[in-house]
Amino acid sequence: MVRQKLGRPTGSIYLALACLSLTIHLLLACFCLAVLQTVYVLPNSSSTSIPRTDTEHRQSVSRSSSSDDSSSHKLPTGPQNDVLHKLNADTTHSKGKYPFDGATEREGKLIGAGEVIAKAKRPSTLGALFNHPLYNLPRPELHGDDWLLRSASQEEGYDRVAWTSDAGTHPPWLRFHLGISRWELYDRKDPDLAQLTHYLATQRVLGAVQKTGGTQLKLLISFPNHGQALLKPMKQSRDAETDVNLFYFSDFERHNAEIAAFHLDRLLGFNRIPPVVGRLINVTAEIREITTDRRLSRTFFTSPVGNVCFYGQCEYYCSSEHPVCGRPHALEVSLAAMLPDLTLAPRRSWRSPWRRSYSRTKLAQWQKDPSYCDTVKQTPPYNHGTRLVDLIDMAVLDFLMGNMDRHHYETFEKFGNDTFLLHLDNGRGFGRHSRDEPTILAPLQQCCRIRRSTLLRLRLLSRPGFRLSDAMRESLAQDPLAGVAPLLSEPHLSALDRRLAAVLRVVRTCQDQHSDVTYNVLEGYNEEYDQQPD
Ligand SMILES: Nc1ncnc2c1ncn2[C@@H]1O[C@H](COP(=O)(O)OP(=O)(O)OP(=O)(O)O)[C@@H](O)[C@H]1O
Ligand SMILES: [Mn+2]
Repeated sequence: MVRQKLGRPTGSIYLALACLSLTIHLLLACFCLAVLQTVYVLPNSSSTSIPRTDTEHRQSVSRSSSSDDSSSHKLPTGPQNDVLHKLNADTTHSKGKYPFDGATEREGKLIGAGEVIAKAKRPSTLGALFNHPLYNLPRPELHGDDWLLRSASQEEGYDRVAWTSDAGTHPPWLRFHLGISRWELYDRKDPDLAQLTHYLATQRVLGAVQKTGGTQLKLLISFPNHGQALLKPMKQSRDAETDVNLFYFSDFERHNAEIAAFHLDRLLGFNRIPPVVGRLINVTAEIREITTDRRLSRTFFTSPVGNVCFYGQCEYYCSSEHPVCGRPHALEVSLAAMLPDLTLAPRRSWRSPWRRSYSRTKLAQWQKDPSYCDTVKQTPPYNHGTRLVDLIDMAVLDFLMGNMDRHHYETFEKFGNDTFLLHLDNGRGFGRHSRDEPTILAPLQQCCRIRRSTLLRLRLLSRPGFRLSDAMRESLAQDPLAGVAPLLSEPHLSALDRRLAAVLRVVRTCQDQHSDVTYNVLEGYNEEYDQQPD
């Protein structure tokens, strides 16, 4: 009846309006579908994200390349504050038993998004690198006593339970321990590794106490199934450069340096740093409310702006002037997988021959004597086997990340002198990107020796398509904290390329003067790699 009263022109207008409204609804529906699809793809990639196997990696590339990345572009890297704020809001209002779990999951989606974009845009440098023969050299044959715990486990504590491959009796941390061999801490291709980092990044925190030993604040975190991790908190903004007037021994430790060092060491093919993963924790629910450590809980306070802070008790920077603060509860930390307990796998600590003086005025012997290495070369254990070139590998790693704090290194006692060196404690790396510290390379410069496989990998990493900065960017994007902000800023990544070139220059200078620069451990690769240009 209403319609009959309407004139023809008014009817057309209504028809047009109806069509328009229908079109808008259709468009809206399409948009919602697209968004939903993006969200549902992400958890998949995030759940396996933190270092994954090469196969998984490739699968994820193909999965992601088919998705339209123009809409997902906006997802991942909102300002850090926003993400933290959101997470905190979720945390504080959640009544669940483990209020942060949900937030961590959402965080995971953000990480996934970061990865999807990175991979859809360019071919994977990391994939190319890890597929290269130099990263797939035949492993030396391992016998019973080349495993840290396997033969020991017959008599010792690890074998008390009847092991199965069931995750309940064989949690990821235990499989990591059982995989430690004479020559490396883990096999990069072992899928257990991804499970270990996933475990550290997601398991419920059961305990948090201060870890003694060392000079700066760190916590020992425990998880279900007896897993443990060494926690280092974020103390300063990611991009803060170390004050030029601070001595290396006064520098803060950085949580992102611990994470980045693990990735760098893996990219160099060393596999000598225990897996480290980043995580956003809730300082209230996951430290303050569960800790049994009175010395720690006593140091909690609420800052003037309402953030929850603590400082613990230790030698350096454990005071209310140097608090570790959540925003208001969320705190970025690094979690390193713990090595087997010292009672099961005792370690030996070695003073580095190139240790700095740790004095504001004194120079160490190696800084005064250019032929210092001649003495070292004749001194056990450096006069035999791979110890000297292993030390030089460590110097290269430290130079690349600018770590001047390598006063000691450790080895597993069981393996005697024929074993790899553990690269523990990397918190003082990546402090400065604008300067390189040539003295860190002193072992290489003074000894003019380098493991051949190391040199070949370094050369590879300086080639387009394999570039170190690209591989690092991609590798670090797999860490959960990459969803908050990149773990290393671009200036730090370019510093890696610049320093790599500097290492290769030092080697070239050595080769101009000496004939026995490369140390050839029978590592089973082709002569053809020697032909690579520098
Ligand atoms: N992943 C790990 N598993 C087991 N023990 C570890 C691990 N990382 C470090 N440690 C042990 O804890 C000690 C202290 O750790 P770390 O060196 O990182 O702390 P720090 O405060 O920087 O020490 P320092 O002040 O001596 O440099 C190390 O010497 C090492 O023996
Ligand atoms: Mn340290």
